[in-house]
Amino acid sequence: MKDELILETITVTKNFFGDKSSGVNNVTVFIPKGKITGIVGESGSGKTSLLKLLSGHMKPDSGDVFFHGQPLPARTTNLQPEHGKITMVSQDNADMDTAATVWDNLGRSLPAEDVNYKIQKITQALNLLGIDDLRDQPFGKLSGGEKQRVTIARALINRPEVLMLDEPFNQVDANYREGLQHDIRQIVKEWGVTVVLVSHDPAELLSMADELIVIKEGEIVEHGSPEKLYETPKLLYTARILASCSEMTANQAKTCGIKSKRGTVVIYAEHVQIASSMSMGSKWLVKQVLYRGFYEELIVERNQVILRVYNYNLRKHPVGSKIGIKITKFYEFGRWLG
Ligand SMILES: Nc1ncnc2c1ncn2[C@@H]1O[C@H](COP(=O)(O)OP(=O)(O)OP(=O)(O)O)[C@@H](O)[C@H]1O
Repeated sequence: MKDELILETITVTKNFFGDKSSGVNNVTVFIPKGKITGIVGESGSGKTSLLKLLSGHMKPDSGDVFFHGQPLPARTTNLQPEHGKITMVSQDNADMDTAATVWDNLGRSLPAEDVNYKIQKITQALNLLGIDDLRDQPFGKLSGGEKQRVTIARALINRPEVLMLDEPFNQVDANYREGLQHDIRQIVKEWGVTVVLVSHDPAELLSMADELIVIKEGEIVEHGSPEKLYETPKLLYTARILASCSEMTANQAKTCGIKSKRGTVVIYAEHVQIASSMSMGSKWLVKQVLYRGFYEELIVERNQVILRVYNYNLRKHPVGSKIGIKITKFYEFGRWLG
């Protein structure tokens, strides 16, 4: 069954300097209702611009944005009813009053007249994000993670249909981040709210998103499920963004025992196995050991070819030692595709 669409852009262009060097170009995207769509791309590729176009915060130079199949007016004119159905959370929390309490900040987007309704809505939002204990704290005194919870609670207080999240977990430490990600997934499931998520963190996008849109220099270059894009990326650009990988020319790949006729060979770190005996595989020099907690990421070298390898036998392969490796899978990309 086809997904019902809630938002779409049809050949939308927004250029900041009158040429294609910035902004977004000719972008057509479809946002399915009740799902999490992630937007991924390198810095400056146009992710935030696309989010602003989708939410009506920016007016396109050309092309159309549709919400439930109807043209979405830009917010540069008067606010329209549909604007309340699309809320956006940016990383800076700029529109929060730092001196006011969490309770008062949450109450701002609610009508003042109906006190009981207001109390009910604020209480509901506090419970939803698990921040009831913060209700009397001044917003400015909260930690980065707590601030993000309050900002998201406020964005959800009027039950929007679409929640746009621009790098929402940037300031949040790893433990807190997982809890917040889990809560957002729960809200999506229970409320059927649609989320559009911009993030730099591939792990976050892979675990949270139902669909991913890959943007490069203002153009959509690939889209699909996280599994599809991670496991069978069409573009070198996508593999680079989503995976911890090593990149080499076809000629260099011979050092890894790979025969390739294409321009570039890419090997994900998890597709390199450390051979149990030195007689197996080649002899690679361990140049760096990056400690990652329960595993290490080894940077190994042979004939000036660099490979990233995951090692779960901690401290077994120190810098300067040699290991044998076996490559279980690799990707080939033509030069013109990257
Ligand atoms: N208001 C603006 N005026 C001029 N140029 C802008 C404006 N907003 C964005 N740009 C430019 O448009 C391009 C895309 O910016 P955008 O913020 O959308 O990228 P991004 O992918 O979100 O980047 P990042 O990951 O670094 O946040 C960049 O070159 C940026 O400098």
